[in-house]
Amino acid sequence: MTQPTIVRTVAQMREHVRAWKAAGQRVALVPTMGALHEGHLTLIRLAQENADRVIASVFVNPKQFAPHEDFDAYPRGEAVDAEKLASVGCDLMFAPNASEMYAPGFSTLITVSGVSEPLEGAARPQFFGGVATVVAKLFIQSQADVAVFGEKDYQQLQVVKRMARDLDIPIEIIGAPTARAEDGLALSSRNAYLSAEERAAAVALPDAMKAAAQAVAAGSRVDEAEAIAVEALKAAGFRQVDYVEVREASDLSRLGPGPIGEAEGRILVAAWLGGTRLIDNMAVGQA
Ligand SMILES: Nc1ncnc2c1ncn2[C@@H]1O[C@H](COP(=O)(O)OP(=O)(O)OP(=O)(O)O)[C@@H](O)[C@H]1O
Ligand SMILES: CC(C)(CO)[C@@H](O)C(=O)[O-]
Ligand code: BAL
Repeated sequence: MTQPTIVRTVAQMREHVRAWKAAGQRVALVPTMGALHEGHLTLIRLAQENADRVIASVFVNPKQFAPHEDFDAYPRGEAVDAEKLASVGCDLMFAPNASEMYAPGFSTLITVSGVSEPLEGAARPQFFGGVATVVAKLFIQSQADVAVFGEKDYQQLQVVKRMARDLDIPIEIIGAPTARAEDGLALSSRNAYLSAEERAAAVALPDAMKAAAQAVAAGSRVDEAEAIAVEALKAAGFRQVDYVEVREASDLSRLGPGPIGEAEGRILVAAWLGGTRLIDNMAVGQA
């Protein structure tokens, strides 16, 4: 099993990329915050299908966490991450420290209006500014031809697509389907925070989304379907529901409260089980 080369500076990463491109190779980037799981590995495999070389970045980005959030507690484990990347043949792991990413006096913030404002943007006002800024930097630093993001963070995927388009960054963005545990829970680094009891209850999240999606497909009003999911989450022990909303799939604009009609929808959910905030989403439409 070949270990991926680990580099910590932009200059080192660019040396590799320059050599690959000189050899006519297409380069993919998979941005992550580490604590890698099978969901991340599906992104690497999809990147390999779309490029000759794959870089995984591992960086817990302080700028996307508000001061009260879990930056310090966020799971970290570089050696295990490197082994997992090796197991799927990832070529390069870019693991910069914070000072490599944010030089003293760093003062730029990328704001993507519209698609970043509702849902996660409303619940975590600092989040998408931090994500758009670090992802733009990673795109420019790596000069990758293609980048892969998970649909598990569906709004993030739409924000990144809009940012790259608006800033004319020459990169193709590919969305990867959500990898799930056998019971349907989306794989997520933050699942590590769940106690055994909470983990058992967490399956209510995908189940509630499925019940709402089925109601919409059967012709129920969108607002009634959302209410079904909220009730199911509360009944399963979720202590707070930040949002359950059925939105238009590509720009996340609001859909009317009535039946979904011809629209292509997406149900998006964020809810707290004890101290853990879980998010998930799935496609919703008329049957
Ligand atoms: N279950 C999954 N299926 C597909 N992609 C995923 C999955 N989980 C994470 N990803 C994707 O991996 C990339 C890196 O995500 P990140 O490192 O934040 O992992 P995470 O599991 O989403 O962590 P968190 O618990 O912080 O949400 C993102 O593009 C994210 O959408
Ligand atoms: C895209 C990302 C790596 C930016 O820090 C992060 O938001 C994530 O892991 O989804
Ligand atoms: N997976 C999204 C990164 C975050 O929640 O900070």
